[in-house]
Amino acid sequence: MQTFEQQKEFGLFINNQTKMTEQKINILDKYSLQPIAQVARAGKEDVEEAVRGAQEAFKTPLSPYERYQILQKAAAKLREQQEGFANLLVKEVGKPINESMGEVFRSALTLEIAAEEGKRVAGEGVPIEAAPGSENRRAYTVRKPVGVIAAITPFNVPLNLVCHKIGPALASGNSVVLKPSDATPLVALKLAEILKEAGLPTGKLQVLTGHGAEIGNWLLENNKVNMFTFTGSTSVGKYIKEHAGLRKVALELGNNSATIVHHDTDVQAAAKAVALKSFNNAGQVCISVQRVFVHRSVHDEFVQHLKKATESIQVGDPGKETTDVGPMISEDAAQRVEDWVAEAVHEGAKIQVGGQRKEAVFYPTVLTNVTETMRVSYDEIFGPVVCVEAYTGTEESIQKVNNSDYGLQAGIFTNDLNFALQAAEEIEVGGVIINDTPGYRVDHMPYGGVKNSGTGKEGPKYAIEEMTEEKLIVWNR
Ligand SMILES: NC(=O)c1ccc[n+]([C@@H]2O[C@H](COP(=O)([O-])OP(=O)(O)OC[C@H]3O[C@@H](n4cnc5c(N)ncnc54)[C@H](O)[C@@H]3O)[C@@H](O)[C@H]2O)c1
Ligand SMILES: O=C[C@H](O)CS(=O)(=O)O
Repeated sequence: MQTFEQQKEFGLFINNQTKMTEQKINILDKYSLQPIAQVARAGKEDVEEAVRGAQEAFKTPLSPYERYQILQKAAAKLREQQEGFANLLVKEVGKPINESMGEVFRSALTLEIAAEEGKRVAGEGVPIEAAPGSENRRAYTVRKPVGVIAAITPFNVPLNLVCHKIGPALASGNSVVLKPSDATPLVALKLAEILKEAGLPTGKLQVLTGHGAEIGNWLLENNKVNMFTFTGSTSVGKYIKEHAGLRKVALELGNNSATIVHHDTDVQAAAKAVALKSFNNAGQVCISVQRVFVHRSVHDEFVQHLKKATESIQVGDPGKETTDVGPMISEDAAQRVEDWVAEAVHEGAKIQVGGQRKEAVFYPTVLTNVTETMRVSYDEIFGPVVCVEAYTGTEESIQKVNNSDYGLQAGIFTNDLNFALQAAEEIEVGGVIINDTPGYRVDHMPYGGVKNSGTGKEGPKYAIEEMTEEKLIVWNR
């Protein structure tokens, strides 16, 4: 029997079985741009079969402890197979091997956190008797799984962000129909196999590969789907929200993450932290640092340190342990970033380092003299580009951060406690990271944005709250 790595054709994962389709999609190695596999392209009938199977599976609930055991076993298998999963991420995403190993490590953690939280899905006692006339009544709430959850995920973190959806969904008793990214579906199929090996019953998890818009619409049209949890671009998130009707929708969307660097901080350390989180995963991270607002008195010093840190970054083959930054997800994506940088330069921005492209590789780029009217600043570039702008007053820095349609996370480097807490209060985002960049995330924290960055929170404890309904029960004794 072929190993997963030896396989060249992958079917849909429906009712714990592999289902091939006539039409297929090529999956490329993102560095060599050569095909590495073909995956099935789901049709409407496949989507309907997957949703039916998920609904049937939902009718046969597992106990919380059974769900805990399955997720823990799957996490253990992820750890055992860390290298295999990481090598797949290197090929499928173009993510450097060290970063890919880190994603697999975090994915196992996410499943373990979900397993634990699945044992704590509970409502609360309600002091109903406190109401005059209700002295003889008692009340409490319980949390019930919503049912069939459609989970749609992006290309950039295709293992851990899938675990952030299927982990809490399964832990809280739901069934999941997963649609991974068209560009990076293989690692989700590999994860489904280890959940099956871990004992996940038929139909609890279905994986539909194929074109997002096609499958997305068939899922939106299917009234057996009880909830949508989407991670991806703001435009697609808005579409899903507009077409989901009254069903629950959780949205983890785009961002143009900002960082304030005040004059009283260690400017060199801040520059190194910014470089690290501006260019990891080739800047294809929703909380990648994109806008840096630096106090005018330390702007030039910061730029010099940032240039030096950026010039030391190793760019190239993601399969090499010495590589810090590999290719973007496609040559088209790298071309788009190149066009945006050229437009910014035309409008007055200055390239301090970078700006070159070779096929799907765009070199880490630092822009100065950037203004808020440039697309590289106001829109989500989702590439290895960071924009530096000076500010004078603390109020001005907060205003610049808030001058955005997005609001996922922001960072501030300062030793001024009053400024830090004022920024934490006034910056319009889902999370403020003091003395680090917005790129900070650990998998059990509440994570999610405001404005065009989405609605709802992830992190297993918080995702479970979104994936369950709280039911009130009142007893008239
Ligand atoms: N907030 C977060 O936690 C978070 C995390 C990662 C990525 N993102 C965001 O994701 C984006 C990059 O990922 P991407 O390029 O894969 O995003 P995308 O929106 O292009 O695709 C995301 C998923 O949606 C599917 N899709 C595409 N069109 C659809 C449609 N009409 N209906 C239903 N599904 C559809 C895709 O196939 C993919 O599986 C960036 O904006 C980034 O900020 C956000
Ligand atoms: O791309 C956005 C991700 O949510 C960031 S992380 O990989 O979860 O830290």
